[in-house]
Parts: sequence; structure tokens; C-alpha cells
Amino acid sequence: MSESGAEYGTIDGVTSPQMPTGTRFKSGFACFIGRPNVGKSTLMNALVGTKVAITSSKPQTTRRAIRGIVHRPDAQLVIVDTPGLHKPRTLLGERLDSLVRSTLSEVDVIGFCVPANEPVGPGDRFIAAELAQVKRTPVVAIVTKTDLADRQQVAEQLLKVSALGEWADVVPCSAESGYQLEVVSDLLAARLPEGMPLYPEGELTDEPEQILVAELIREAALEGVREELPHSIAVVVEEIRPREDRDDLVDVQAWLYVERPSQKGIVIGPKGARLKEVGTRARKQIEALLGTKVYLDLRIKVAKDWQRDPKQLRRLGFYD
Ligand SMILES: Nc1nc2c(ncn2[C@@H]2O[C@H](COP(=O)(O)OP(=O)(O)OP(=O)(O)O)[C@@H](O)[C@H]2O)c(=O)[nH]1
Repeated sequence: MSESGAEYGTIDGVTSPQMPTGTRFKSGFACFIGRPNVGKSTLMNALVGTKVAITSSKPQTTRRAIRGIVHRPDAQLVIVDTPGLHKPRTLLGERLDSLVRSTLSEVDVIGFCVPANEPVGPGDRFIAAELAQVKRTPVVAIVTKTDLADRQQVAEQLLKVSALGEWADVVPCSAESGYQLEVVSDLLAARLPEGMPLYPEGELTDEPEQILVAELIREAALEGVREELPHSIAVVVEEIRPREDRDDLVDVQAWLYVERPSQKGIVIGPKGARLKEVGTRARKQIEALLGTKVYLDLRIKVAKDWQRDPKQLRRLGFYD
């Protein structure tokens, strides 16, 4: 028995019926790296089987290392979702990149994602060169979005990606159609060290609720205005509290920060219509996440140039 009381593999002499005798349970961390928009978050969600990372059709919406956990009979794979590597333009950009680099050296296996439907370019080569520096961590190259390419294109992409570096494996998959997701999971799990499960069974993410809720609100606020304010919105959830005398209602109080008064106008919309929509959309997602009815108190504030100000960055949850 493990500490949590569940049966896991051969840990402490208990053999799980799903595991061949003699195999040892494995556990550890994986992360996906790749250019923005190549499908890293979507792949993580598909492997975990629930929406924990935030995906969108615009690059660099993922700002935090959100972890998803894949519970397998033979292994527990904790996935750290990294933002896309990109050239630092603002202080925030520099922090993203140092976050990516430290993540790479801390994990047990890296999944390097390149989409099947786009030519291999300088961005992919830049990341491949970065990965060549991370000597001790095995890298599985993953050709994503195979549903958007024909067989010939996928085959050619596999060859091109193989030529980019020294990979432990090269595998094609589609998070959209589910093609080869099991194989991706197998290949990543195979590279983990033997060890106890790191999280109790059934737990999908170890992000605090407050951060997940803030991400859902930010995602809702970006809907439809990404072109105008792609990186200028941040959300802080002040409080999540069950309503007194009610066991079916939770109060969520949150601040939505923008950089300039003009952006405030965009987010609020004519007669507050847009902000109301954002609130409704976010509330539905939060209700799904928390499994209860939610009253969302969402207010907007201007925090001038928050991306360039270390104090503001810390306040908004971006730590050194
Ligand atoms: N057709 C298809 N679309 C996909 C697939 N995987 C991801 N997408 C789409 O590609 C876009 C980008 O996906 P994300 O998962 O947000 O990409 P990301 O690499 O995490 O992006 P960043 O967070 O910006 O680094 C989204 O519109 C997804 O719906 C896939 O297997 N097939």
C-alpha cells in the first residue's frame, strides 16, 4: 500500500493486477516544448483527459507552468506545460524564457513538438539547438496535428524532425483525432525513473484553484480581443469562499488588470456589455471546474505598464 492507501504497482511489495510481475512503478515529470501554437497545451489536455491548460488559437496564451497528471497503471506522468520559446521583448518575455530553461533541466523527459502541417523553420531549429544543450534529459520528438496533413507529408516531416537532433524517439500524433496518443504516453512514461506516485490517484492538477480560476477568467476576457490586447490582460483572484448557509454556492472575487485606460474600454465594451459576457462565460467554466454554482464578482483596474514593472509582475503572480 502507498501512503495514500491506494495500490500502485510493486511499491512496498504490492503488485497491481494490471502490471506484469516484476515491473516497477515509475513516476516523474515531463514537459512539452515547441514554437508557440504547435499544440502543446492541447496535447497535454488530451493526454490528461480534461481541460487544465488553457488553449487558444493565438500564440503565447500559456503563461504558467500548469501541471496535468496522467495516471497510468504502470506510471504517473506529471506534465509541466511551458510557454512557447520566443525572443524576449519585454521583461515578461525574459521571465518566460528563464522559466522554460529551468523547466527543461528539472524534468525527466521532454516532448519536442513540431506540427505536421507547417514547414520546419528557424524557430524549430533554434529550439532543437537549445535542447542539444540539455544533455541529461531524453527528448521524444513529437510530430503534432497529423490530422491536418496527408500521409506523405507526415512521413516527410518525421524525416525532417529526425534530422534536427538526437532524439530518444520520434512519434507522430494528433490530439484532435486521438491518433497515437497512447503511444506518446507510453514513450514518455518509459523514460521516467522508478518511483512512488507523486500525487494521489484521481488528482489531475496541482495548481491551486485560485490560479486555475484566474486562467479561466483571463481566457474568457481574451475571447474576441486577442488581436488588440494579446498580452495586456492579467487576472488576480482575491478570494474563493463558500457562501454562508449555502452548500451549493461559492463566491469568487477577482480583479482583471489592463495596462491602459483605452484597453479598459475595450474589455468593458458598450454599456458594459462585453464585460458582462466575459463574466458569464468565465462563470460557466468556473462552475464546471469547481462543481458548484458560482457568483463571480469581476472588477477591472488599470495597472500601468504591468509587464515592465517587477513589483506589478510579482503582484500578478509572476515570480523570479
Ligand atoms: N487540427 C488540429 N488542431 C490542433 C491540434 N492540436 C492543437 N490544435 C490547435 O492548434 C492551436 C494551438 O494549440 P495550443 O495547444 O494552444 O498550442 P501551444 O503550443 O500550447 O501554444 P502556446 O501556449 O502559445 O505555446 C489551437 O487552435 C488548437 O486547437 C491537433 O492535433 N489537430
